[in-house]
Amino acid sequence: MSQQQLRSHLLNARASLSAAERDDAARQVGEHLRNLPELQQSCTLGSYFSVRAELPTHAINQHLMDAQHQLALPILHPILAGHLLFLQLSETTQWTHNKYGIPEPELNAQHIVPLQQMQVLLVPLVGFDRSGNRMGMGGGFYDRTLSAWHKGHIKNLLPIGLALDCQLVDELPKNPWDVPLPMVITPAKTWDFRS
Ligand SMILES: Nc1nc2c(c(=O)[nH]1)N(C=O)[C@@H](CNc1ccc(C(=O)N[C@@H](CCC(=O)O)C(=O)O)cc1)CN2
Ligand SMILES: Nc1ncnc2c1ncn2[C@@H]1O[C@H](COP(=O)(O)OP(=O)(O)OP(=O)(O)O)[C@@H](O)[C@H]1O
Repeated sequence: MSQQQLRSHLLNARASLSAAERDDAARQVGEHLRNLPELQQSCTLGSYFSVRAELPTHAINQHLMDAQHQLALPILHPILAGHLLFLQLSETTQWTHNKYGIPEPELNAQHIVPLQQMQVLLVPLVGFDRSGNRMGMGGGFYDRTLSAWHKGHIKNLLPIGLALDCQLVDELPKNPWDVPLPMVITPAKTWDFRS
């Protein structure tokens, strides 16, 4: 199966769940997340605004903010194509849509949160395998975002993929630019690939 075929196979698997099943999955993922040692004190997290058949992040994000964590969401970089910026959320956040139809905070330079200031980055994915390899939407956004972390330049950051259990495959094809995730949380379990 080509990478593109595998991606559409996984997208179909994800889309076959009902909205209720997805919400239930998000509740379980949220619970695993809240039990993480890294989240026992207030910290700064990068998250994302889920769309379409992704594991819903709305309730998870709300819970994290209610627990006094600082939350930043990605926007497509206005100058550096293929890169993301993360913007801190507040009560006064103004919203817009990016070219993929994904809601994002309006650009405000004062709200930019560099990865160096985050303890946790929640990462969307289309598929992951038993070694933590990740397949995304195909834009390379998170591979670019995580490349400095991968090189060891951002020591205090823990990237965590969020997924449905049907997004697990035995083995993903690996590209040279792919950044494997140290952790993925699904309803069934917290996959820790660090040890
Ligand atoms: N919720 C969420 N936000 C995210 C991501 C994500 O995977 N999920 N991204 C993760 O990287 C980035 C956006 N990446 C994306 C890449 C491709 C498509 C997409 O729908 N592509 C269409 C082609 C659309 C077009 O070219 O205009 C497709 O593949 O059919 C969507 C998002 C940043 N924000
Ligand atoms: N660090 C990087 N520097 C330059 N180009 C990159 C980098 N990472 C990925 N790319 C480019 O991005 C493209 C898409 O990569 P890939 O299909 O692995 O994306 P993905 O991980 O599935 O998507 P996303 O991270 O956006 O969810 C590739 O053509 C690759 O050349």
